[in-house]
Amino acid sequence: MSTRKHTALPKAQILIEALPWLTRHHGKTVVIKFGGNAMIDEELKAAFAQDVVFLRHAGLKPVVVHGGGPQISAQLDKQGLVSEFKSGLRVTTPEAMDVVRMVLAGQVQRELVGLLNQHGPFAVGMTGEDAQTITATKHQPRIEGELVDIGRVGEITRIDTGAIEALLDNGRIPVVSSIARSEDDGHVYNVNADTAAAALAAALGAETLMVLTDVEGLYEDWPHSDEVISRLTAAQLEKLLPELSSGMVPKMEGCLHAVRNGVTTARVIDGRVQHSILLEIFTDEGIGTMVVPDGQGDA
Ligand SMILES: Nc1ncnc2c1ncn2[C@@H]1O[C@H](COP(=O)(O)OP(=O)(O)O)[C@@H](O)[C@H]1O
Ligand SMILES: CC(=O)N[C@@H](CCC(=O)OP(=O)(O)O)C(=O)O
Repeated sequence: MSTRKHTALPKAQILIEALPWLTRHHGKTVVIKFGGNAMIDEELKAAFAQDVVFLRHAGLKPVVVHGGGPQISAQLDKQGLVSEFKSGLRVTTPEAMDVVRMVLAGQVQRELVGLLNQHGPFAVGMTGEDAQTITATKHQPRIEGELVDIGRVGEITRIDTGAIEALLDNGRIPVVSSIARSEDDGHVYNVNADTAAAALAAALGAETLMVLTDVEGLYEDWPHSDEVISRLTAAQLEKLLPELSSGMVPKMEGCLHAVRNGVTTARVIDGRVQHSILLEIFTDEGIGTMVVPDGQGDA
């Protein structure tokens, strides 16, 4: 004879807690930016892939945009090429651009596609060059009033969502590298992955933009305190932007762009926490920083 204790109840409660969230997010597009700094170890990457496939099975439409900043820096270093950032963007010479493209499209994207496809025939890798998904022009930032040449860094001018939408309609998970082609000069440009993810989320009319990074969220008084801002409106974020420093600038500018262009919420969450995507989407207690459009109450 065998007996069974009622240990299943807490597990069932977790599933029941997810029910309203499953209903709410069903059929919705979620753009997930997986930062290079959050890809710390194999276990985390495998958990990331499980979460994304879980979303797909739960009826959401996940789109992955990946980074790879540290991986690019390591490869440039190996090849004896200098790597410098200005205004949070990599100064990208034509030789460095070849490395950026090889690392993002040939290594990081391939690895993520492989991990996702361990669960079924879901992931299809592409770069912004494919089907003119991301078109860019040369970006020339103004630093202390002067226009500065930072090489092959792209500013997005147009997004064509056709290829991504076709993949989503086909039940696939697009995995996008942040590389764009310019229609002005035909060159290939390096686009910050946060910026690319935000632009895609807005163009796709995504419900959520989720940015996975290597901190708990946006710290209020970084680096002096680790108090995370849990929720802020677009207007509150806009006020805060000039005070932010490099890593967070493209992320928070991206979140602002997204919620000002139809995305319901943009979140910055800790990619070092296993299954942070599921915790954020399907449980009552969200983690990290959530940015909401104006008119949704003060934080
Ligand atoms: N206010 C802030 N709150 C949190 N992190 C910040 C803040 N300002 C700057 N940072 C830095 O931004 C980094 C995240 O950006 P980045 O290094 O570009 O990551 P990713 O590879 O995920 O895009 C953090 O590790 C932290 O060092
Ligand atoms: C123009 C620019 O800076 N592009 C980035 C693209 C990769 C990226 O954004 O990766 P993370 O999200 O991991 O930082 C770079 O070359 O590092």
